Amino acid sequence: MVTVRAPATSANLGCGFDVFGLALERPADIVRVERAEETTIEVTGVGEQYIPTEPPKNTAGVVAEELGTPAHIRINKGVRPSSGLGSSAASAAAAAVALNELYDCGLTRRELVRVAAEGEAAVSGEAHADNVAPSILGGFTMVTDDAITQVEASIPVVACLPEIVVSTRDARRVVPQSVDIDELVDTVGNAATLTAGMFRDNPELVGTGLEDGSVTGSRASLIDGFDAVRTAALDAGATGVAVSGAGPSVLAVCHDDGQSAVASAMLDAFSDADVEARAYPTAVGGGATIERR
Ligand SMILES: Nc1ncnc2c1ncn2[C@@H]1O[C@H](COP(=O)(O)OP(=O)(O)OP(=O)(O)O)[C@@H](O)[C@H]1O
Ligand SMILES: N[C@@H](CCO)C(=O)O
Repeated sequence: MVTVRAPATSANLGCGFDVFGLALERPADIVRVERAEETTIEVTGVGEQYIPTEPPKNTAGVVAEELGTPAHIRINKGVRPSSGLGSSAASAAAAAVALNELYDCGLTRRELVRVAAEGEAAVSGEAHADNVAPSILGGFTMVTDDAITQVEASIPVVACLPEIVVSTRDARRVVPQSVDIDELVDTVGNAATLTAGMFRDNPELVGTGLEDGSVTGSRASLIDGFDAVRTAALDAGATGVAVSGAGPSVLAVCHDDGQSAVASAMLDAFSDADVEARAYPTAVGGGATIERR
């Protein structure tokens, strides 16, 4: 039996649509795997009622099929499904690391990213790896068709999760299919600024780079109260704010020790918009860890 903890993640970071992602110290999924003749899945925890247990429909089950490693898989969800915090990816990442260990497959962490992305494909229709990469590798990651680049980073953040459900499938439908050259120039500038900030552990640069005029606007329209929450976070000292992944979570980058004030301001602003929410004051963290073998 192998038990693995894989963290929640925040993809896109405004300007880095389908490329950037970061691992959060919390929340996380815990996945326990035992060898079996055929794959079966049990799910407990946050939002368990919304998660299919048929292996081909569950990201962890798809990973077991991809690796050829049948197992009894117990998923304890700490990351709410359809949260924008990489819920489906956390289970896929944890299952990939756990099954690789259980069956001594010998795959590297980077190879496991590609396997876990197939689990994501089963639920969102596309094998994008911007959540599974940070969940497996930790830190800040950049994923393209040709390369996965990882940077260790130490940046305080708040992830604020409203009681709204936005599925990745639906949120991909509202993304504009083209951008003009001015937007492209801004996006490249912001992406470079954000990346430099991650290398330097500089929340000002990271927050500035979160700006995005292409995807964020259309996604924000799916989140009641987004503009007020963004303004409240900035007023409370956040250096930048973005939709986390496909939403509805909102990610704010903070200065050291700035998370409490920013978290309170975001919760108050959601409450003023009649939206219940919870906040995770956290930071960029490590990747999946084997807890027990
Ligand atoms: N093990 C799993 N954990 C969570 N969701 C799963 C799992 N397997 C399948 N799903 C399905 O995936 C969907 C949630 O994935 P989705 O990508 O929409 O949300 P998310 O992972 O929280 O968001 P994002 O990718 O934007 O950060 C739900 O429909 C859920 O039923
Ligand atoms: N890059 C993806 C992340 C969500 O899974 C998107 O925004 O659709």
